[in-house]
Amino acid sequence: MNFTKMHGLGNDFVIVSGEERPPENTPDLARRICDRHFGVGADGLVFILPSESGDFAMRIINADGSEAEQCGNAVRCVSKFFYERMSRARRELRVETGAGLQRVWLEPDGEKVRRVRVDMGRPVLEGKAVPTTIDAESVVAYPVEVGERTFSFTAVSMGNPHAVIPVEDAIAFPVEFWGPKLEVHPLFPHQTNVEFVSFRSRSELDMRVWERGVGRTMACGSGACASAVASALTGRTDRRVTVHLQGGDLEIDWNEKDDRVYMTGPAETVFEGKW
Ligand SMILES: N[C@H](CCC[C@H](N)C(=O)O)C(=O)O
Repeated sequence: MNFTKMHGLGNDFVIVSGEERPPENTPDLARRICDRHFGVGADGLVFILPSESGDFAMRIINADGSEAEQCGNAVRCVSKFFYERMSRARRELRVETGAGLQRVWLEPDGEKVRRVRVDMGRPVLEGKAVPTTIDAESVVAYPVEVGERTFSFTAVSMGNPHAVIPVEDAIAFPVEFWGPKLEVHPLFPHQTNVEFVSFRSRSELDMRVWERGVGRTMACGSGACASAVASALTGRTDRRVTVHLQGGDLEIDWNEKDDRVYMTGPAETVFEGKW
């Protein structure tokens, strides 16, 4: 199986195209190929597949073999791949994902695409729809107890679930200690991605992430979108922010007019391989 290794701000993926559908043993294949010692090493395995409704479809399998509904950094990578390899025709694409059909705008720099803008859709805030076990129109600054600590979280779905937690200093926060406990907290029936945020100003925030089914990653696109929405909802930032991630920056705009979240950031190709 031929693959292309790509990343968005260090959130890295093994990209496979040309298959009609993922192989039967996809969860096991994802675990083996994503293993950073015995396999290629990646946060996820991503398939580019035929689509009836869009230019192509994307499916993302986490490193633990679970499938995610959405993956912002991967959408930028596969759109770059598709434009450069399969159709230089149009700079606007439509990608079918588990979160619906997403519009993508490529920003070529000569032959190569360096930056990509993605319409990540409308955030879902209704408690049971994220999902959480909380029956409320929205879950904003809600207490969650983990061991002897109580955190305040805001629940946002971008197609996949996120719990966004403000802390004193996200950069120094012990993500590996608290992240796994929150990921599987009973409040989240489908588990959750966990984002820890701190604020530089009303237009800049730092975010560090513990991803569902993966663990600590260098960046999370859907998580950056969820963090921007939660930070605006709690009055800490405006709706247009720069999110500083461990792997670099994403520009997020939770648009006032259409309520959709637009994410702009880089996508890079690292190497080609054969599995
Ligand atoms: N890294 C991805 C998110 C993957 C989410 C996955 N861990 C899940 O189970 O939702 C992103 O850039 O949006």
